[in-house]
Amino acid sequence: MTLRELHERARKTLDPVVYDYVAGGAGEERVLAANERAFDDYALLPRVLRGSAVRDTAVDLPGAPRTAPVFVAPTAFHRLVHPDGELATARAAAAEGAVLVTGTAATTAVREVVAAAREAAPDPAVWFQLYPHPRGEVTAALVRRAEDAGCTALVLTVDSPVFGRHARDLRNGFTDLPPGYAAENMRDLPGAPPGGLLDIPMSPEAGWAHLAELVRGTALPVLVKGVLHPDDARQAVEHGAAGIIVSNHGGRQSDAVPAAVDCLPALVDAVAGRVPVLLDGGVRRGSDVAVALALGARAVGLGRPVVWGLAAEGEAGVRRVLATLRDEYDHTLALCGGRRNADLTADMVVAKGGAR
Ligand SMILES: Cc1cc2nc3c(=O)[nH]c(=O)nc-3n(C[C@H](O)[C@H](O)[C@H](O)COP(=O)(O)O)c2cc1C
Ligand SMILES: O=C(O)C(=O)c1ccccc1
Repeated sequence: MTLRELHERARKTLDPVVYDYVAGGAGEERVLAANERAFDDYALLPRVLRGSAVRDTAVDLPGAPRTAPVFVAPTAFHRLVHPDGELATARAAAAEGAVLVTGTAATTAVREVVAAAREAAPDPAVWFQLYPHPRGEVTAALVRRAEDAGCTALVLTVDSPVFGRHARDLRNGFTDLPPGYAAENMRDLPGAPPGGLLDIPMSPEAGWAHLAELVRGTALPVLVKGVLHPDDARQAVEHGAAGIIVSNHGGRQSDAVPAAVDCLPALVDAVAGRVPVLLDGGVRRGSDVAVALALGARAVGLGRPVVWGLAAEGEAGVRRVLATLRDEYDHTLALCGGRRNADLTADMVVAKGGAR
């Protein structure tokens, strides 16, 4: 079954309001469309007769040695689409040897998520995503929670000083989790009553000092997610980031930014090899993975496709998504005469020249 078919099955399975929440983007959904279309406009120029019988596609990421080049990007509220929720996603990612980024908006506590991953593989890599919080002690408590659970890296999302405006959700009246679901990591934090929940924070006052403080307050590597401007990538590295995730939040924040992959080369240049550069947004097939890696990404994240797999088939569906992408990428690498990811180079990516 292809990713497209899983998406179709998920669409038929899900409550239309939940489907819209996952599928939708900000504003007129121009960026949502552009992320995928940008990949359509790149072609790969293969190299031939380089001997590509034995291939190795593993990569080293912060807190994740020898992992798959495709990771699970943080997406909110997995229990809304499948009763097993994040536990299923965690088992699937671990079994497929892929990093799972769980986070602040998960409907399962991070301790349980990591425990589920450990049932499926001896040494899984689970990263914890958080937003800068206006109150430092809340961030500190979340970080301790992620560390105690066994997460191996933190991801600070910086593209959300305010919530995105999702037209579909506004139309559908979907503004919060329905009764019976909660962002479990927001429970019992400083400032909340016992057992009570804090709102997921957005912090328009956050600055680079927040990143520096986060880096100082943990032994875990900290990646910065949602960077598009090359100067911000430099700043992030200077403030201690262990990696950069090039992302426009899957077109769910600003509807006026470029497609993620179109930003990638300038950020790879700016970072100049000091830390790994990752990308998410619009990756739907193995050749998209190959294009991103050829343009200098160390790994790529999947947002919506993982949710579609989860909705359609639970743990097995997420495994299918990750295995399909890995298999397609491996096949593409072979067709490009590559044995290793590094055999894909920027000169092999050409613009098709289609007008967008
Ligand atoms: C339903 C949904 C929820 C998301 N929740 C978060 C989140 O809580 N934190 C975050 O940093 N990114 C979040 N994202 C953005 C993803 O991490 C990722 O950047 C994006 O989905 C990648 O694009 P793709 O869906 O085209 O693969 C979310 C995306 C979706 C679709
Ligand atoms: O929906 C999103 O894209 C997202 O990032 C988010 C943020 C806070 C709570 C739930 C989801």
